[in-house]
Amino acid sequence: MKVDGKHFRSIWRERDGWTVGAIDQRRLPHEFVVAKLVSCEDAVVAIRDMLVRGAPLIGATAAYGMALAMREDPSDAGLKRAYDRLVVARPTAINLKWALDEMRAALAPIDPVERAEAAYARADEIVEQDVEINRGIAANGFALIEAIMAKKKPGETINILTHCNAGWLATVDWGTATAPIYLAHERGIKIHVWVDETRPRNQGASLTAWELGHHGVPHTVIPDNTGGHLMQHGMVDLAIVGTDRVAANGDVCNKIGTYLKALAAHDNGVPFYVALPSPTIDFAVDDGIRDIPIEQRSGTEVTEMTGRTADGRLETVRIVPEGSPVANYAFDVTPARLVTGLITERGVLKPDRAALAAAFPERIAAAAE
Ligand SMILES: CSC[C@H]1O[C@H](OP(=O)(O)O)[C@H](O)[C@@H]1O
Repeated sequence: MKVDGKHFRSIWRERDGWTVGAIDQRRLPHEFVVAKLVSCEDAVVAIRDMLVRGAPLIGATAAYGMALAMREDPSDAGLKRAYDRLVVARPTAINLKWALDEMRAALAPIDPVERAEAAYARADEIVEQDVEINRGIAANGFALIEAIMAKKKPGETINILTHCNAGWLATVDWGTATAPIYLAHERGIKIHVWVDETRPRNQGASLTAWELGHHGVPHTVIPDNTGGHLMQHGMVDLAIVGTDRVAANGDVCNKIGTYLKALAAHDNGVPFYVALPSPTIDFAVDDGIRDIPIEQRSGTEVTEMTGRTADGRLETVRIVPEGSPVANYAFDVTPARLVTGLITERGVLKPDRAALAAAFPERIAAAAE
């Protein structure tokens, strides 16, 4: 999307035809730094250390990681080594494995001498497919915003709450949860976004606020614990979040804290939608709460915070007493019963197996492989 009028994507193949540019999201919102990935290992580290993050962008990065790997070693052993290194970079977003399976399916059957070129071509397709899917999510989600607008007084603002960053920075472009928001903004709908800061990595405060602000979308950053109060007082018309994996039963895995927002929404009659591209559906998982692996990240993400000092320096400070143990679960799972609907590129679906299977039969086949 736009950064002060100039269009950007989160990741791209450079003009040299083989290196990969990506916005270093660890530096936002204070610095806009572009990283250059020149090896498969660069892609592994970029995913693991969250230089790039967000389920679809993790998949796109892994796809280019496989292409970089095929330049290094296109043999069958090289293909397996690259797959095995990339697939363990982070455990929760199913888009990582989806992208790697797509790349392996394209590369395994062909002559190793053709693999590097074929890998870049397939990775480019995955990138463009993500953008097209998100345009579809935008259109289908926009219809929900229009329906809410029809019930409000003319000129009233529609207030949408989102958690973490499921914006264009979490995908290649448009985002998932933010796609309908950007489309509504571009069509002149009066919207405002409540942006959960999303402790401990603050993807909302640092990334969602940054991208909405640079695209001109009205928003307010709020502490994570504020959303329930806003919902109780009629200040949230709609909640839209992203997801890292949707189980066959419609359970939704997303950034830690999503479940609590869904409970508050359910308690206050606020529609709670989850926006996702179909690669995020995992039919291999029957019960999300029981079976989706929840990443636990370093405790320093909880004990420390990094920010800009008054004189412009970036500093990291400790906010937890030395010696206090911490726990850092990066995701939680919202049961399908708390989800109003799943906004996909093929429509807004009920969060259940039948609806998911009817809309995306190919995802069942993929899970069976
Ligand atoms: C469109 S997927 C965005 C999804 O990914 C985020 O996790 P992370 O920043 O740790 O990669 C978060 O769960 C978002 O909802």
